[in-house]
Amino acid sequence: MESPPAFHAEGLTKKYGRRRGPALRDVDLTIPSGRVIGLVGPNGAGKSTLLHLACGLIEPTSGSLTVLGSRPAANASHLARVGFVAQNTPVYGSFTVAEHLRFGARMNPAWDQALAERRIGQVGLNPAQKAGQLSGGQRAQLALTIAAAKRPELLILDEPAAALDPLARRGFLENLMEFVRELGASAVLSSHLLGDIEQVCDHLVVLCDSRVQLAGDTRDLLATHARLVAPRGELDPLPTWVDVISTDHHGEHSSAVVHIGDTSRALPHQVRPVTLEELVLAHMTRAAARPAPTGAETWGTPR
Ligand SMILES: Nc1ncnc2c1ncn2[C@@H]1O[C@H](COP(=O)(O)OP(=O)(O)OP(=O)(O)O)[C@@H](O)[C@H]1O
Repeated sequence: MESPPAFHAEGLTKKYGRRRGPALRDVDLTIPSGRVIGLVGPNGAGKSTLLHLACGLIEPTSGSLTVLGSRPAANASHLARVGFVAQNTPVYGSFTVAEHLRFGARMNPAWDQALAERRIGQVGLNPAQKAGQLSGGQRAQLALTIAAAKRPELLILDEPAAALDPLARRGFLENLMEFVRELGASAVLSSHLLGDIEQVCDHLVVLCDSRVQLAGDTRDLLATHARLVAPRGELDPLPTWVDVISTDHHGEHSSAVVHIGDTSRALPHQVRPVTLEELVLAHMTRAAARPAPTGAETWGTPR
């Protein structure tokens, strides 16, 4: 039997107060299981809100959401299927590392003590050290270990590597990939670090201004976008099957990041592949230039 999507939202809306605009607005989004999903977008776009809804920490204002086929945090067994590492990687300051593991073991039926101890050893954490004395990076490692030792089917990580130095970040991401492989899990990772997303994610969601701007398989998205380069001011007119996402002008040249509706046809101008960073920045630029939203929309393909 085919496994349910890791995440499925229809018309998902979250408002934090009656006077504020929605933090998420009518989001339709399906993410298949078994993927590592990068969630990116500007500050305040709604990324943490989406992840908190997925963990069941907050309730939607309207619309529906299932995670691994069930309502988030519907019951204890569903809670055990999802591991969450919050943005500031909270730990109990007065608990030692070993006490965190004992607590994790008591709270989680599928707890894998061997995995937890092996990982604590690998990252050089002292089991007797109080968590309050750990550095930001060490706390992130402890939080990831606890989330993974639950042996979840879905790992949700909200900017987990933000506090890590570049070397520690690389190690953290490698560990994350190892966990995902070892557990056969899906993972959602929110980050402003596009290099990290590029390194580990095979699926991308760009959230801007409370809405999904772009979502899909990273390779497909890269294959259906391109950068066109032309002498300054000579990009227009482009065929109708080319959707211009953003343009810029440097010195003698104009260039445009475009979505290609028909990849079998030849493109005008000089064509270059886009990088993940160019793709994300182009869609964020387009969203920032767009007037404030008014109604319900559906997403899944570039718009
Ligand atoms: N608990 C809350 N109460 C009221 N408003 C909130 C709350 N949490 C988030 N918001 C608002 O919801 C919007 C989306 O916030 P959210 O934290 O989801 O964004 P984000 O994309 O994770 O941002 P960042 O990249 O800065 O972490 C923001 O306007 C924020 O002010």
